[in-house]
Amino acid sequence: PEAERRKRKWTIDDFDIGRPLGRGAFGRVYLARTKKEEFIVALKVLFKNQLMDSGLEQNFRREIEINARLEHPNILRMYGYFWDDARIYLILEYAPNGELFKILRARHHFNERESASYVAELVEALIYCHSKNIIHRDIKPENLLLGGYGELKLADFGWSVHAPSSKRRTVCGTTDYLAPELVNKRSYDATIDIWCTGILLYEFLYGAPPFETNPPNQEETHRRIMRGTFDIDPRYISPEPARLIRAMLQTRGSDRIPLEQLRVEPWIVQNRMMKTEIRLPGDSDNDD
Ligand SMILES: Cc1nn(C)cc1-c1nc2c(-c3cnn(Cc4ccccc4)c3)c(Cl)cnc2[nH]1
Repeated sequence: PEAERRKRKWTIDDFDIGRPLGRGAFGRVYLARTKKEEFIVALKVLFKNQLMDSGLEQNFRREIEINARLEHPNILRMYGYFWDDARIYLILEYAPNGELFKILRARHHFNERESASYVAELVEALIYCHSKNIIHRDIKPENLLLGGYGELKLADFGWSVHAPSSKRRTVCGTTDYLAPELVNKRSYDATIDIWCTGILLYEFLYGAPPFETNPPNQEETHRRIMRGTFDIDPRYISPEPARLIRAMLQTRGSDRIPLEQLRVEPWIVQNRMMKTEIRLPGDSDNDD
């Protein structure tokens, strides 16, 4: 029960540790299982000294407080945390279907139904976050995992910056997702998450983000973001999603389509797949 879980003092001895699932700048994530309940989790291990040296300790503490309050089917749960002399451990929900961006890279781009489904699930997660006055502000494929039914799980790796890796074609991965208000260092509000959702929908359908430069050039990408001009290839992006992408990628935050409106847009409603737990006998594996 929740009360029991909250007051429980966890230690590393409560877990059997499995294979590494992934790693970030400050530590690794392991598959793990509680010895008592045999409950599968993802155990994120961060090194205190690295966290202190990075000066991100305050940021990290805030992330923990925020994540502990969030309970939503499209947000990766944090069940608890504990520490020892050298490390901090986060007990996170295990997402059995892994990192969404790896599937995106393998498939190059998603079809309209998959794209609309992931965007619909992300919008639900963001409406929930905004209802608790929480702005995610770091939405990008690397922060999206997939649950047991292929549903999207927004995971806030905000404090752990991935080492520049092959994951993104540009050197600093997040440049492509930067909203104008961040490029010119203005203050930002919840509409920043709408911008990133627009970038994500474009990347789902086309296979690359709209303001990307090849070879990667941060200044040029910033210029394109500030100009707000981008091409839409109709071979990949049909008129309906193109209209929604333009409505989300408005340079001024207040001009962007609200999430509550996006949620009921016909293209989203008609294309989204319901990833329910009930799978009827003889169901085909893919949802098409
Ligand atoms: C990878 C992978 N393959 N399959 C089949 C499942 C997974 C899976 N990974 C996770 C992961 C997971 C792993 N890495 N990362 C990225 C990371 C790691 C360390 C610091 C910062 C960021 C998250 C989690 Cl948290 C939670 N659940 C996960 N599930």
